Amino acid sequence: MKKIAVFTSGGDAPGMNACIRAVVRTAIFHGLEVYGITYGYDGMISGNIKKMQSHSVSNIIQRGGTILKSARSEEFMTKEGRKKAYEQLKALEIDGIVAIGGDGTFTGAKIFFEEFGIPTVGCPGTIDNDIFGTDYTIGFDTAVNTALEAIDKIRDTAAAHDRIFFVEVMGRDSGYIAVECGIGGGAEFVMVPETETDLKKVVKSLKNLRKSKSSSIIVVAEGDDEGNAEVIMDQVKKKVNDEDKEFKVTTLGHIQRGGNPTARDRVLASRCGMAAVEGLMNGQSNCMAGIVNGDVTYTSFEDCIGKTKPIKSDHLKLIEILSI
Ligand SMILES: Nc1ncnc2c1ncn2[C@@H]1O[C@H](COP(=O)(O)OP(=O)(O)O)[C@@H](O)[C@H]1O
Ligand SMILES: O=P(O)(O)OC[C@H]1O[C@](O)(COP(=O)(O)O)[C@@H](O)[C@@H]1O
Repeated sequence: MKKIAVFTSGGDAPGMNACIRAVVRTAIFHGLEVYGITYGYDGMISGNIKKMQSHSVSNIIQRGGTILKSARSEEFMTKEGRKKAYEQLKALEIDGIVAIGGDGTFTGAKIFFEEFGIPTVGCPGTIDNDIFGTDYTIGFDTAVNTALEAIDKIRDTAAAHDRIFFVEVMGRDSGYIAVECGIGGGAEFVMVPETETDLKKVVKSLKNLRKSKSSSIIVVAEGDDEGNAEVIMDQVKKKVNDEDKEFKVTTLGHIQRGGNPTARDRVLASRCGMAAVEGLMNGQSNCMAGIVNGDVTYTSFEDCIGKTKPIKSDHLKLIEILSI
């Protein structure tokens, strides 16, 4: 292996820069040339590819976003698009790829590897933490802490006015953020896409809680089966039917995807980035470098994409027990 390329794709997650830095510096440390592809698969197709040096990644470990930009590429979904991408990489004699992104990015990487055979290792970059083959994904810890800080602030005003707040956090298909900031923020309820939401139970509990608590926080993952926080709040409000109680919704949105990565995310990103490059050098391919039980592991893209990482039932139980 002589020349590798690295890119970020899909969304963006705090810590992606730390991961790029680790990839670039590990590659240079081992005597490889390293290229950065800007705008993900779109940049691969258009040849937006530049050689990187150690100083190209100076002063980025602490920054959110991604210096290589991120994109969703329609063209890469087509065989012709991927052929163009291959021609660009072939012209530069790239013989290894590090793909930083989520399951969509890995699906594209798997197909591309199977079609053109350039060894590829992924790093899990998504705030959603919904990737099999790693205990945590890059960006998750930062997103949870951002949401938690907001929940703490909401709690202050909720308590002062005796209000019931529905706080919507990100997670189109995943409730990890909701569960962790629900536990950390002392939420009364957490609603996630992975489990069926029982609104009758929520209404009943809210009515009971009125005796002991004057305010409540309900964390809703945006992809909950009963709808978003606004929809759920409307239904619950009608059924609780208490004129004296004020119901409010706060949607945290994209602030959860920005900001300086936490220490945990920087360390995770650095470890995955180094593991991806060293994995490629040792013959790993068509797989993702992750951390399971504290150790680096390589999990096939097929498993990363195909297998689910269920939310632990004891986490949900914890929320229920601690909210009485
Ligand atoms: N089935 C597929 N075939 C080829 N490319 C794909 C496929 N699925 C996803 N991709 C590529 O990966 C990109 C990122 O996927 P996306 O789901 O948006 O983000 P994430 O990696 O965060 O899950 C897509 O825009 C597309 O270019
Ligand atoms: O508005 P966008 O960019 O489509 O992103 C929204 C989505 O981003 C996510 O947070 C996932 O983002 P990442 O995979 O980039 O971390 C989803 O939970 C959410 O539905």
